[in-house]
Amino acid sequence: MNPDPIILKIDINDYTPMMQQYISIKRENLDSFVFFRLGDFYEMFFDDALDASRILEIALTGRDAGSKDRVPMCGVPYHAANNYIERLVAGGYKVAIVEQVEEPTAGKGIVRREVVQVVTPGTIMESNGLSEKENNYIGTVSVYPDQLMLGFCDLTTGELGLMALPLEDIHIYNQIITLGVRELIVAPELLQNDFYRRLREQYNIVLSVEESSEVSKEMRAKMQQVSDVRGQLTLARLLNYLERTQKRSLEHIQQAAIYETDSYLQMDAHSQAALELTKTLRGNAKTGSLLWLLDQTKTAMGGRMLKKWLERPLIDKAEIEHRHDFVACLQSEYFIKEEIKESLKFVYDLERLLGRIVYENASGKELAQLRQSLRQLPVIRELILRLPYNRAHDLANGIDTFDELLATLEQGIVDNPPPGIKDGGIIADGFNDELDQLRDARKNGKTWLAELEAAERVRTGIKTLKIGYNRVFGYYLEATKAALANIDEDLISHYDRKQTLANAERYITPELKEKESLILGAEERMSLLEYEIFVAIRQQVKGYTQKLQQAADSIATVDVLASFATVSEMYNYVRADIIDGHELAIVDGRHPVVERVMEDAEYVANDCKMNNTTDILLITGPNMAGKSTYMRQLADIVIMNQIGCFVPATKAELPIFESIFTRIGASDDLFSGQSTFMVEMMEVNMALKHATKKSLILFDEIGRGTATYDGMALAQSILEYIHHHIGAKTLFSTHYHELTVLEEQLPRLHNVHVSAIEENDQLVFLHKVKDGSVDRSYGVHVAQLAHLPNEVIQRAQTILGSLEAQRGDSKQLDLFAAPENETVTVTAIDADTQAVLDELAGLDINQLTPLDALNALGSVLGKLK
Ligand SMILES: Nc1ncnc2c1ncn2[C@@H]1O[C@H](COP(=O)(O)OP(=O)(O)OP(=O)(O)O)[C@@H](O)[C@H]1O
Repeated sequence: MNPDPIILKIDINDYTPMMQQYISIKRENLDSFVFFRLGDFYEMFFDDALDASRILEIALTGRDAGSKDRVPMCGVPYHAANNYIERLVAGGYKVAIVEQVEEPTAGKGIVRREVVQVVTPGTIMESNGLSEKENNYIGTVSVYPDQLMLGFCDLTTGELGLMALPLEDIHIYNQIITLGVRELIVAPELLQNDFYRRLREQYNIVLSVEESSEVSKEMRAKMQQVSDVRGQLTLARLLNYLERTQKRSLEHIQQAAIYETDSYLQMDAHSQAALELTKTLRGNAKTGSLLWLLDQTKTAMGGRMLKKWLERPLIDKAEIEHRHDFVACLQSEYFIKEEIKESLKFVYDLERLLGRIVYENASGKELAQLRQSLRQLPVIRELILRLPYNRAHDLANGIDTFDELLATLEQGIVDNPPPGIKDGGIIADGFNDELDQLRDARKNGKTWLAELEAAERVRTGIKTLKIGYNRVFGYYLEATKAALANIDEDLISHYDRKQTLANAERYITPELKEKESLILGAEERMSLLEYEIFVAIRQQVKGYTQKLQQAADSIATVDVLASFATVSEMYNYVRADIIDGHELAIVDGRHPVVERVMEDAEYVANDCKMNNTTDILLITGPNMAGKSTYMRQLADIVIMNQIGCFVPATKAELPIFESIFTRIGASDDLFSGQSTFMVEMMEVNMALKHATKKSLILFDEIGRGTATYDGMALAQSILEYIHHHIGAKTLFSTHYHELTVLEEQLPRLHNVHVSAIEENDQLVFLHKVKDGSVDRSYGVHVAQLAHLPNEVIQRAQTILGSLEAQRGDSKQLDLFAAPENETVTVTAIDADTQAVLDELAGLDINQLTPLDALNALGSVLGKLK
């Protein structure tokens, strides 16, 4: 919004009292569009009018407001405001809604108006922009000398969370980006801080200021599990902002959950992006991601939970195995699983429904959806109890049956309630005696009117005589002038003429008016009463908030696990054996997404075996052979296993990994303003600093972004460092074939290669991972496949030929003859020299006379010449 707004420069005394009221409110809400309610419109003035008319493409007009010039103005109709609010909020703006908060009284001056709610990107409750399978988080960060704290909340579902993180910026960026926080609450003094500026500029995160961390008693109660004062202060700022902007009941906000980041498999945002866990790298879409593949969930809650599980895989063996057990049970009981899935289809988004009901934003439609969902709960509960699962009771107990609430909703709400809440028609017949009586009265009144109309037609002989209604006269009798001209006036002498139209006359009679007041009185009382009953039912639902949230959580869990069982069945996944220690053995592993999206070719399954004598696999192979796919495949298998799913292989034994570090493909620019190579090195640094024996490291062609010698030197020293100091399971792909000699020096490093063969001068990719290494990358062949001009290809082939001739047979450059003081030296030795050395080593000098020794020396020296 305009950093130098007109609203601050004008003299408030120049304006009418109403505009003065607007100006004062706007000055208090400079960061929001102020929607100022006047009659049936929300009006905007000054800067807001100029900006909003442009953004929303609505007409800019002006209004006399006491000053010399007209004030710029634009407005949106009250009944269509939601659409405009959503559009502004989707664009990252905030909207402060100002309503009249008292009834106008004669002679008291202008009515009081106040902000009744501020709608912001992180607090919007209902919008087309809210994805049903994603959370909408608002967060806040506190910085302490030894750690950072992140508090976050999804107002639509009531989730509240707290995380303590190490002090480095990167951790908090990772979390904020992984969670997808849309709005961050910042203490005023930090607003200009670089950290926040980058979040705003690079990730479109909206920043909002909150000065106070005082919270109400109601909100304090949400922090019972948070013993740490810093955590309390962090959440307090967030909750205070929510209360201050929403100004209504936030009872549905749940007890704060504390997330210990080291209780989950740790992955930074870059790794999650590179592995395409929840969205693809290109296109940023869900389709094509692992989430997309695994998502066979039937409910929105399940969809959101699956996404969270993928972002936070487990590291506790028992917990993972419980999930596996459940998936196995569902697989063995196919029909129960299918019945569960069928029932889940009828369960609406309980978390968000409840949020809207508690927030008083819900209509009869939401209550009907709640009813529909509650009908399914006992069914799902029973189905779970029929499963041979050792924790079936615990899971089923999470799903209460809500008999009383369901009875109220069954009896109280009509089948298809209308969208509005004040126009009646929501409450079913037979639920409330008074309402039934009023409905009868109205019905009788209407029957009476119909009878009167029929009787008067007969009595007067005017066949077209009819009873009508308008807001000014109420009910009236209407006859055309032509018809009236033909009858005896006495017949209508007791009619009282109310209105003359061009062709007709309208009349009222005392008895018509009497019935009218009965009918209208009943209607007015009825809509009031219906609203009261609606509010009472809503209140009753609120009483079940916690239990419903718990049920939602259990339903979501069942939904995700049923989804795992389904995909595991569809795509032939197997349950991995989780083993203690660090060995892994995957037989016929596949990349879950690549194998699904391949159109005409068959995916080639590959083993991956890394026992205690293998920490590092150094992967060589031609371009396009499938090196990156093989690396990603392992990460996907590890993650799928640790979220509780089965894995794409025919057999798998896996340890539990506590963290995954990847450097694959182009990086998301978390470290802004740095070159690609610099970012690569920073990411390598993160891995080398934080990885442990229980980590998985995937390094794809590290070092390629700089001069060949620098790149190779770095690659070797990084491999040595991982080998000597970390011991993490590591896949390292490279086109520096010189590195493969490291296998001789580093006992826990093994060479593998992805094979390809040359047939008739054509390269055929076999995609099969085999032991040993290759010494060619076939880059020129791949360039040919990409249809580079023939001239370029031929010239490249010539140059390649001459370079290879210069290099000779050796895979290795002198570079690798590292100086003596290095921990590892890999010396360049060609085949002839090696043969000589072997011959020398084969001599037994204890058995040789001095002459024999001299002869032998002479012979090997001869070979060297
Ligand atoms: N196991 C496999 N079975 C079948 N096709 C595969 C397999 N692995 C990879 N592919 C196919 O080969 C393509 C290239 O794979 P990938 O990107 O992993 O190659 P790469 O060796 O890393 O190449 P580069 O060295 O050029 O980066 C993939 O897009 C996929 O279509």
